[in-house]
Amino acid sequence: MWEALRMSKNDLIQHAGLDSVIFFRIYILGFWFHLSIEYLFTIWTCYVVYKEYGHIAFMRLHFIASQDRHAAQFNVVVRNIPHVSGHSISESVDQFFQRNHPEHYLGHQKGFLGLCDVRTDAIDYYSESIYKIDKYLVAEHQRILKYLKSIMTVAFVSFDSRLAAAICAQTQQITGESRWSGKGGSFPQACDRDVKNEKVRGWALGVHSLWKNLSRRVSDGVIEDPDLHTLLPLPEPMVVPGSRFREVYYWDSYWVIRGLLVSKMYDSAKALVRNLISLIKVYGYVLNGSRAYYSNRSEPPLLTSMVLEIYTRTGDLAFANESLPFLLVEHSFWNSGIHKVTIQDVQGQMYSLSRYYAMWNKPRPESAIIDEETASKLQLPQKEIFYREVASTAESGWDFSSRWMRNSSDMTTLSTTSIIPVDLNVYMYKMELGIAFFAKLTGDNSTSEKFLTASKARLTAMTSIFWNEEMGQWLDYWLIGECGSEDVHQFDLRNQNQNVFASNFIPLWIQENNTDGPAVDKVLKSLQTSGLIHPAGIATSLVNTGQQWDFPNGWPPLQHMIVEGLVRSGSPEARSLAEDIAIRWLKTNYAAFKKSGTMQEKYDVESCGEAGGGGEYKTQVKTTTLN
Ligand SMILES: OC[C@H]1O[C@H](O[C@H]2O[C@H](CO)[C@@H](O)[C@H](O)[C@H]2O)[C@H](O)[C@@H](O)[C@@H]1O
Repeated sequence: MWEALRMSKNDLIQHAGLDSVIFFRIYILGFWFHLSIEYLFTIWTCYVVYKEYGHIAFMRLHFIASQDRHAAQFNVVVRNIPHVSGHSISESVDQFFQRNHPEHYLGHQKGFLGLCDVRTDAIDYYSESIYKIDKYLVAEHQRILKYLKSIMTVAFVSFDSRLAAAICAQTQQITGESRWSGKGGSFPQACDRDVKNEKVRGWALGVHSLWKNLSRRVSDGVIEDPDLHTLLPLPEPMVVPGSRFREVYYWDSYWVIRGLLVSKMYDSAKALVRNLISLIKVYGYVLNGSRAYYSNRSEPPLLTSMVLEIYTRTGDLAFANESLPFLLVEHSFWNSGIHKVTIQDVQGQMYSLSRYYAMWNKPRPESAIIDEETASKLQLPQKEIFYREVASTAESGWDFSSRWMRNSSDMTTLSTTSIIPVDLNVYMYKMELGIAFFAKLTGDNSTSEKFLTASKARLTAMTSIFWNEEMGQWLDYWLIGECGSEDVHQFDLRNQNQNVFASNFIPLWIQENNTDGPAVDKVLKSLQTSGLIHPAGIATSLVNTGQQWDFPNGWPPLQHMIVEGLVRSGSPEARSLAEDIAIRWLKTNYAAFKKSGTMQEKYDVESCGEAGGGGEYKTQVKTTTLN
C-alpha cells in the first residue's frame, strides 16, 4: 500500500492496471471523508449530551428545591453520649439533646440502623455475627465487655435543618461539665432587707438565682482523660456565660465576678480567678475560653482588675499575694512580642502600646465552616492572613464589628492586627496600676515603682496617640505598612479612625483621665452628641452591618464601663448622664426579663425590652427559675 502511494498515476496503471487506480482513489477520498464525518458526529454527540445534561441538572435542582425538607436528611451519628445512671440509654440520649440542642433536636434511633433497641452498640452487633465464625473473637468480645469504658452508645440523631445537623456534627458533644451549685451567699437575705420595691426585689432574686443555672464543675471524666475532651480541666468550680457557651470565658469573668461580689459569693469569685490562673500556669496567658481550641489567643485582659475587685471587697491579702506572680506573667504576654507596638511621634518621642494578635492562621475550630466559607474567595497567603485576623478579632472580644474592617460590608477586609485599640490599652493601664498596687502591698517596692512608671508611660502614650482634641474622644489608631513586632511606626494624626464606637469612651473608666487627662466636660459633650445614646442604652457603633458588635446592639460591659467612669469623674453633669444611661439600660433589661424570663447577652438599644441580634450565633440568654 505504501509503495503504491509513492508511485505516479501512470506508473500505477502500468504496474497494476486502471482498476487499481480507481479503487485507490475511492479508498483515499473515502478515508478522509470518513474521518471528518466521525469528528463531526463526535462533536455533535458531545454538544447534545452537554445541552441535555444542563437541562436535566436544572430540572433536578428545581425538583429538589420544590420538595419539603424532612428530618431524615439531617441525621448525624453520635457516639459516646454520657449515660445517666438510672435511665435507659434512649432516655439519656433524649435528655442530652433536649438540653444541649433544644431548638433543633427532633428525636433519635438507637441501635443498629434504629431497627432494634438492644442495650448494645455496633461493636456488640458485629461481635455477635462474627461469633458464629470465630470463637476467638467471642473471647475478645467478652474481654472488651469487661472494660466498661469501651462500651459505646450510638444513636442516629435527627435535626430540623442542615445547619443544626452540621453544627452538631462539628461540635464535641461531650460537654465535660457537670452542674455545680455554688454557695448562695447572703444576698437573698440582704436583698429582702434592702430592696424595697417588690418587683425589683423579685427581679434581683431571679437574677441571683442564675448562678445556680450557670455554675459548673469539670467532670471527673475530663480530669482523668483530658486528651479525650476539648474542655480544659479547670481545678475549681466555674461560671459559664450560658446557651452555646458552656465553658469559662475570659473577659466575661470580670463581670461575672462583679456580680458574684454583689451576691456576696466571695469564695466563688476567688475560684474563678484561680481557674484563670491555672491557665496561665500551663499556657503563659489566659485563654479566650477554657477549651483546647482556644489555645491560640486570649481575650481582653482583665485578670488584675478581677483580683483588685475581690481584694477591695474582701481585703484578702493572702489571695492577692498568691495571684501577683501570675499577673506579672500575663503582663509580659501582652507587653512583648507580637502584642507590642512601637510608635514614634514627630518630635522623635517613642511610645509603646498593645494590640490584639492571635497565634493562629487557620479557621477557628469552633466556627470552621463559617470561616472557610468566608475565605473561599481568597487564595493563599491571603487566606491565612484572613484567618489570623478572624482569630485576632475574637481575641478583642468584639467579634465581629465594622471597627476592625477596612470595608464594613466585607468580612475578608478584617485587619485587627493593624489597629492599636483604645480599650485594650485601658485594660493594660489598669493592669499596670493594679500590679504596682499589689507589689507595694507585698513590700516589693522596686516592682511597684517599675509598674507605676510603666502605667504613666502608657497613659502618656494613650493621650498622644489616641486622643483627638477636635472630637473629644480617644480614637483607635491604624498602623500603615509593615506591622512586625520590630517595626517602628511614624505617628500621623490622619491614621486615627474617626468613626464613632462606644470604645472611644472607655478611657473614662480610668479615673486618672478624669483628673489629669482631657477635660471631662469635653468628653461628656462629645458622648451626648455622638449619636451613640439611644432610648435603651449606648449603641456599640453608628453603623448597622449585621455584625453583633455594631448598631443597634448595646452590650452590658460597654454600658458598665462608661457609666462607672462617668460616676467616678465627680462631675455632677457626668453623674446625671450616668444615671440616665443606667436607667435606660435597666429598663430594657427588666422589660425583656418580664417578657421572656431571661437575661440577654446584648439588647437592641432602639427599642426597650428587645434582645439584640446579628452575628454568627443565636443570642445567648440566661434563663432564670424565678420570674
Ligand atoms: O460570651 C462569650 C463570648 O461570646 C462571643 O464570642 C465567642 O464566640 C465566638 C463564636 O463562637 C468565638 O469565636 C469567640 O472566640 C468567643 O469568644 C463574644 O463576642 C465575646 O465577646 C464573648 O466573650
